[in-house]
Amino acid sequence: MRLFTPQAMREADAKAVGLGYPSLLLMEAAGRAAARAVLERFAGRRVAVLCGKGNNGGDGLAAARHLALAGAEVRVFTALEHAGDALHMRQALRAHGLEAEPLERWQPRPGEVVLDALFGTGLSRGLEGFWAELVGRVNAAACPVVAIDLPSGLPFEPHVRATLTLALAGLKREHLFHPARAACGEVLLAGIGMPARALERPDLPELLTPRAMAALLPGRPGDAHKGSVGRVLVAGGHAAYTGAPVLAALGAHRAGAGLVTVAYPAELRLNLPLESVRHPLESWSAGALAGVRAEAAAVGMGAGPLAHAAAEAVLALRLPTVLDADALRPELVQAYVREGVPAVITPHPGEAARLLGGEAGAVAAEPLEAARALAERFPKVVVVLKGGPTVLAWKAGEGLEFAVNTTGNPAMASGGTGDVLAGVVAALMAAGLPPWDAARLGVYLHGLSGDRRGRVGLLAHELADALPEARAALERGEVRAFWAWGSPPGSARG
Ligand SMILES: NC(=O)C1=CN([C@@H]2O[C@H](COP(=O)(O)OP(=O)(O)OC[C@H]3O[C@@H](n4cnc5c(N)ncnc54)[C@H](O)[C@@H]3O)[C@@H](O)[C@H]2O)[C@@H](O)CC1
Ligand SMILES: [K+]
Repeated sequence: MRLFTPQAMREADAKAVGLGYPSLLLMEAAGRAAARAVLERFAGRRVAVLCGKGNNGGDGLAAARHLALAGAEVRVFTALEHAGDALHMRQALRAHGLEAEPLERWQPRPGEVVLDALFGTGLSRGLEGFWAELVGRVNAAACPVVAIDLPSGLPFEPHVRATLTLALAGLKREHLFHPARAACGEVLLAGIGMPARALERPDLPELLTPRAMAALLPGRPGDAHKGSVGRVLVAGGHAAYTGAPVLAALGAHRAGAGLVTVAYPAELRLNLPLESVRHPLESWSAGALAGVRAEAAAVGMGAGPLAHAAAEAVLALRLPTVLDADALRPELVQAYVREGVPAVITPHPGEAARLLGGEAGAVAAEPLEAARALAERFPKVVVVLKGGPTVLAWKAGEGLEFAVNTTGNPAMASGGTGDVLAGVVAALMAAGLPPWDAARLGVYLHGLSGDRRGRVGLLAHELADALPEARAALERGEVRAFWAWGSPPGSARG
């Protein structure tokens, strides 16, 4: 499943029509789905449908007919200049004896649900004048708002703030990325019968789905032993940050590592899990880690000023490595590129800005572009740009792989969760997954764990402890994407 842009969705629409699929069927399916969403979530409520002049308005006109057919009390307000499919929908509505009023006449009524079909993906600039004022009135009305495709006005200001948004045919950036995501409220996806061939776009970012991620889970053979299912080396620790390597070790254990060795400066007292192997060091000199048996490593967690030496010592082992936190320095990542050692980097926007030589604010505002820039700067390194949502990119050869996570929530924004993630990804690489697969699955499981336990105040070690349960649910096929109809509230929010 891919993440669409409005332009890509228009191309899919055109492709469907090119395949002979009548566009009116898409609009009819969109209208029916919107009516269903309103009826399911707001049974028995009166509905005011606000329709714009484009195809989004046409979807609204179709929805109004289906709502009326289902017995709902509906008022329809619309722009007057319809053409094409939207005009057919207006005629169909009229054939059922329903007359639309001009939009200017709409006044909110208490308890009524507003179905926002003013604008979808067709906006080229921000709304002004009458339209901006109408959006303001929708937001000021104390009514639940269901938006068709997108809350009207997005991606610009002003825009409608919806309670529920019904994404049509595919998810678009606004349905996942801040700040637009906040305006969408809950997001559901309606397939609307678009032919699968029309939606095939390998060039667009992959959306991590439960089914695709479950298929990546490494198996656990019957004759498994602790040396055969993946051994992880965690290297880090500094007087001011003694928790970070401990949380990375915990993440690795909870993600299924057979053995976790933690290398750290000998003068530190680390409160390591009983199950971890301790490897205290007098210095991070070359050869300090000789003899450690591991298939993957995680380095940087709380290593502070010693990060460089720690990362160099780990690099000498030539293991697939997660570089996190203090190890996220351009010269270190370049060393992995130069040596051809597989690496995954896990920066937050601030660390990404440091790697790119830019501003954290710019990275956070354009995470897809920032992840792409990092992947191009560090070829063959898998980039995990943490955020809401986390974006992954990887320049393997000529092409660029791109993925967007769909799990996780703001409650996970607390100290230590990133250390847990580093350990999880390292454990999955140690279990034999290629770095790109380990990074995608690791990020997905980490977010899923947060979604299943996610309350503000959840501690990083509790998140790690919830991993086995999250993984088991994914394995059993019990996880539903946040956009799936019938998802329990709070499941796998992107
Ligand atoms: N897969 C698809 O592509 C499908 C799309 N459909 C619907 O079609 C929508 C897109 O339809 P359209 O492309 O007609 O676009 P919209 O319905 O979003 O709006 C287009 C209209 O807004 C006007 N407009 C653009 N910018 C404006 C501004 N700043 N101020 C005032 N007016 C402005 C345009 O001139 C045009 O009349 C989707 O969001 C979806 O709801 C569905 O009907 C079915 C299938
Ligand atoms: K809309």
